[in-house]
Amino acid sequence: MLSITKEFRFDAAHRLCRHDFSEEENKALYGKCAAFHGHTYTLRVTVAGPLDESGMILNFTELKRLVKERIVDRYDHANLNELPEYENLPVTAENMVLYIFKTLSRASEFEGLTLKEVRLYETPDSWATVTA
Ligand SMILES: Nc1nc2c(c(=O)[nH]1)N=C([C@H](O)[C@H](O)COP(=O)(O)OP(=O)(O)OP(=O)(O)O)CN2
Ligand SMILES: [Zn+2]
Repeated sequence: MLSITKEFRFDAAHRLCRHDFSEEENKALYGKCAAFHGHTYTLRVTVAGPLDESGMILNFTELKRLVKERIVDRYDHANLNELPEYENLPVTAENMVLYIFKTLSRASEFEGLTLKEVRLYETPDSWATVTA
C-alpha cells in the first residue's frame, strides 16, 4: 500500500487535570504533570490512496496547508487547556491525537483517500497513534 507522510511541529503548554477533581486529586492522579508545563509536539499525518494524474496521492503542499490551518496554527504557542475541544477532557496525547484524527478525517481534501495514521509525539520518546 502506498502512502505519504508529513511531519509538523508546534510548541504548546498544558497541564493534566480533570475538571471535576480538586487540585489535590489532580496532583495525586497526574503527579508533576498536573502543573502547567510545555512541550514541543511532533505531529505525523499519513495518507494513503491512488496516484492522481500528477503522480501524487496528495500534494504535500496541500497536506501542509490543511494540517496547518486546522491544527498547527491553532495549537502553536497555545494554552491547550483553553481550547474548546479540551473543555471537558484531560489534554493527554491520547485525547489530542483522537481529536486531530477526527478533525482531519472530515476534510474534503481527503475525499477518495484514506487518512491512514495520525501520530502525536509529546516528547521524543512518548507518543500516541490513531490508525484507520
Ligand atoms: N499515557 C499518557 N501518559 C502521560 C501523558 C499523556 O499524554 N499520555 N502526559 C504526561 C505529561 O504531559 C508529561 O509532560 C509527560 O510525562 P513524562 O513522559 O513522564 O515526561 P518527561 O519529561 O519525563 O518525558 P521523557 O519522555 O522522559 O522525556 C504524563 N503521562
Ligand atoms: Zn505534558
